[in-house]
Amino acid sequence: MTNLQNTKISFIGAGAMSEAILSGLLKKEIIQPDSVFITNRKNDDRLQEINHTYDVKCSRNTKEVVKHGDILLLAVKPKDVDEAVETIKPFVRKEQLFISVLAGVSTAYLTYRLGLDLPIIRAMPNTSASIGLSATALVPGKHANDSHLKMAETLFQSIGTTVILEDEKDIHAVTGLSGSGPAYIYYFAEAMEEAARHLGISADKARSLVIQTILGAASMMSSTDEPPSMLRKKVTSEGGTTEAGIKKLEYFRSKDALVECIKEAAARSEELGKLFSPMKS
Ligand SMILES: NC(=O)C1=CN([C@@H]2O[C@H](COP(=O)(O)OP(=O)(O)OC[C@H]3O[C@@H](n4cnc5c(N)ncnc54)[C@H](OP(=O)(O)O)[C@@H]3O)[C@@H](O)[C@H]2O)C=CC1
Ligand SMILES: O=C(O)[C@@H]1CCC=N1
Repeated sequence: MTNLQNTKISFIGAGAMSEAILSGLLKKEIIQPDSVFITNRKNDDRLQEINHTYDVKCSRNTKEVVKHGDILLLAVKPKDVDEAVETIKPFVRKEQLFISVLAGVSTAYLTYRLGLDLPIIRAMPNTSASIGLSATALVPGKHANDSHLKMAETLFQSIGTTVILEDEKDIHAVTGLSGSGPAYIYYFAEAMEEAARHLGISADKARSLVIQTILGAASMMSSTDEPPSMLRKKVTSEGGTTEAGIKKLEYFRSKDALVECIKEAAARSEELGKLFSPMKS
């Protein structure tokens, strides 16, 4: 497998996603702090915080940052993509591998904006990258070959699992499912904690029980071939407590709500994609 030990990475954007990827890579010692450069738009405090926490190089000198990287990892909000690409464009070289984690923004759009046929990999990770547990989907752009894809795969496999998509359009679904996914689980955890509060359980006890319950259920799913419906059945005694609880979820059509939630997030990704179409520019 490709080794990233001598690979230099430049992060364009120093927000939640850059930090999740960066901290995951450093924790696993996949890269060394001095091989990382990171920049943002204007938040000096944030750059200082990143520098103090991870001991990586931080700079607002775009030329210096962009020239440094064998890999350029773009992690700005989709609305900021044009400005960010315009700023880095003069210093980007064809030999660099460009990885974008932006929701909605296609490789064709980035190629068009960069005005350069450089290899681009579009990735959709999630914030669990920070603890090595991201679920990341990857799709190569037109000018990326197998070795570029392997390099991106190595990077993201070091901070979780990866799937390769054949069709870039499928990344919208993945964004709704696993890119945004951690937020749904946190929402669910919030509800469990709120219920515990109503039922008089102390906050710290509730937190501990909720975490272990989610962790245990996820681990069960990964350690058996049984589908979630079967695992659920094993928890549900006839006439028992789970059945009573699930009946309430069904009364509120909770499964439909979750299905619609994921579809809506995927639709939003598609909608963002239309805003960033090479045809429209
Ligand atoms: N958060 C998540 O769970 C996930 C996010 N993503 C994608 O990752 C991308 C980043 O999201 P996230 O990290 O949450 O966003 P944040 O708002 O946390 O961070 C955005 C960063 O981009 C910087 N930035 C903005 N404009 C420029 C510019 N012109 N040049 C350089 N840096 C710039 C900001 O700097 P400053 O603060 O100085 O303005 C900030 O550091 C998004 O496109 C999102 O779709 C993908 C998967 C999961
Ligand atoms: O909410 C968002 O738009 C980003 C993309 C996936 C997760 N967060």
